[in-house]
Order: sequence, then C-alpha cells, then structure tokens
Amino acid sequence: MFKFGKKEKTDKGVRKNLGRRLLELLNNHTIDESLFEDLEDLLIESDMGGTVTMEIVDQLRNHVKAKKISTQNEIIEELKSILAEQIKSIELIPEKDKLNVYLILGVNGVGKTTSIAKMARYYGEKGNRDIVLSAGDTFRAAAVEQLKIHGERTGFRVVHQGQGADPSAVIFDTIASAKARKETLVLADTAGRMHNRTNLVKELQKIDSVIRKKIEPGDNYRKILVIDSTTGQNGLQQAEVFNEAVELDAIILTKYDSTARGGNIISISRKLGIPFAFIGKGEKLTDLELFQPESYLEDLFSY
Ligand SMILES: Nc1nc2c(ncn2[C@@H]2O[C@H](COP(=O)(O)OP(=O)(O)OP(=O)(O)O)[C@@H](O)[C@H]2O)c(=O)[nH]1
Repeated sequence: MFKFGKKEKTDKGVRKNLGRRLLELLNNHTIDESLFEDLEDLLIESDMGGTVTMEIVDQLRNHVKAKKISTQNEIIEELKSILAEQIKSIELIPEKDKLNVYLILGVNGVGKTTSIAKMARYYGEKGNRDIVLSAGDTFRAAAVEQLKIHGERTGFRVVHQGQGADPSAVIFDTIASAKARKETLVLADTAGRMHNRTNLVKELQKIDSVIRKKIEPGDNYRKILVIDSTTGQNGLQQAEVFNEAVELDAIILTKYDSTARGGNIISISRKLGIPFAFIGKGEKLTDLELFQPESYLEDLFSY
C-alpha cells in the first residue's frame, strides 16, 4: 500500500505524488470550500508556489460553479486543463547552415555540464555532426575535465583553457574556431557561481555581450537556463535572476527522476512565460527528453 512521504520508484525514478493525493482528497470531501482550501495546500506542496496556486484554485472554483461540475473526474480534468493552459514549451531545433550558439546557464550543481553532454548526444543522434562544446565553466577544474570526457564519449570537439580563465574568452574562441571549421552548433558551459547576485549578473551580461559581438546577424543564439527540479520554488527565483540578466529563451529541467513534486514548471511558466525545452530524468546521456506538456501532466497526475 502507498504511504505518503515514502519514495516510490517508477521506471524513470521517484513517482510524483500529486495524482494520488488529489484522488484521496476528492474521496474525503464533498465539493465545498474546504476541498478548495485543502487543494491549495496540496498544490503548494507540489511546488506550484503560493500566488500561482491561489490563482489556479480561484479559476477552478469559478469553473466548477459556472460549469456545474459535480464529479471527481470532472474536477481532475478541469484542473488539468487549467494547468495545461499555463505550460509553455519549445522545441530547440538548430537552424541549418547557420551558426547556432546555445549558452547553458544555471547555478552550480544543477546539471549544466551533464545536460550539455546529453544535448550533444541528442543532436548528434539527429544527424548533426558539427557540434563543438565550449568549456566556459572555468571556475572548477573538474568541470573542464568532465566536459572533455563527455566530448570524448559523444565524439565532439571541446574548446577549453585552464581553470580560472575568462569564460567569455573561452566562448569567444569557441565561436571563432566553429566559424572557421564551419561547425554549426556551439554548446557553451558556464559556471553560474558568484558570491553575490550583482557579480553574477555582471559576469552573465559580459558573456552575453561578447557572444553578441562575435555572432553575425541571422545566427541563432539561445540562452538556456538549467534548473534542478528538486530545488522547488528556488528554481523560480533562479529563473527570475537569470532572466533579468540576459533574457532567457528556454529552460531545461533536470533531476526530474529525483523529485516527488514537479509543480515548479507551472509557476515558472505562469510567472515568467519562459518555455521548457528538455527534461532530464537521470544521469545517463540518454536520460534527456523533449519537454512535452501532455506527458508532463499525465506523469504529474498519475497515481
Ligand atoms: N538523477 C539525476 N541526476 C542528474 C541529472 N542531471 C544531472 N545530474 C547529476 O547532477 C550532478 C551535477 O551535475 P553537473 O552536470 O556537474 O552540474 P553543473 O551544473 O555543471 O555543476 P557545476 O559545474 O558545479 O556548476 C551530477 O552528479 C550529475 O550526474 C538528472 O536529470 N537526474
């Protein structure tokens, strides 16, 4: 029998518990105000955040009244359709015969380097052999080494300098050599580790401006934030800071296999409107999936 709080493993990791708990809630309530109050608690515990949860539950309350909804199933379906409207997704497709620069951002430990390796493998499998990895995380010597290993595994070139080098210079060199070799996709790693927000923002803006100066009009430059799904609402704060600094184009959510929650996609989508591109579900290179709203909701509501 299922016990709340106990981590149940699915094929891809920890089972989300929203669906089960929602069903239990509906079994124990008639459709009255206390149901909506308990539902608010449940959505907040699933990482949807206070304000967003209140807006969603208000909407549900109104729809239930207006549409004269009276069954458990109808409530679940209505909630799903309200959530579906909030979710933003994007498929990042490198443009043919152009230089594509994907700058991978995020605070330390969220899974940037691993996601770059997974993306290299993903795009490589799709037939793109002109990929180069840029070791812009110069803060940690091991990050450069890690990227070099991933480069060997995926069969792609890695541009790197020593630890402590200027990340902008490494990425600048990568773009220059990619152009010279007619490579079409640069996946650039960054450190995201500054002792305060002002320094972090300055560093990010410097990298952004160096890239803008180096690319040609018409090149495809994307800024992609990596968020660790186990950090819940912190992910929203990180997205706010990085978005303010460099205006993000997309998000990769990692470690989705390690959380029973998974609702922060909703609050980030609703509050910031930044679309999700990929979802990481494990440590292996193959554990990266395109983010698909329908399968995300199906997984979130499973029981
Ligand atoms: N379970 C799981 N682990 C992951 C996933 N993505 C990354 N990891 C693990 O998270 C840890 C940190 O990943 P890194 O790729 O080194 O993170 P980073 O953001 O580059 O870290 P820094 O270089 O310190 O900034 C590693 O142990 C990865 O194997 C995922 O989707 N699921």
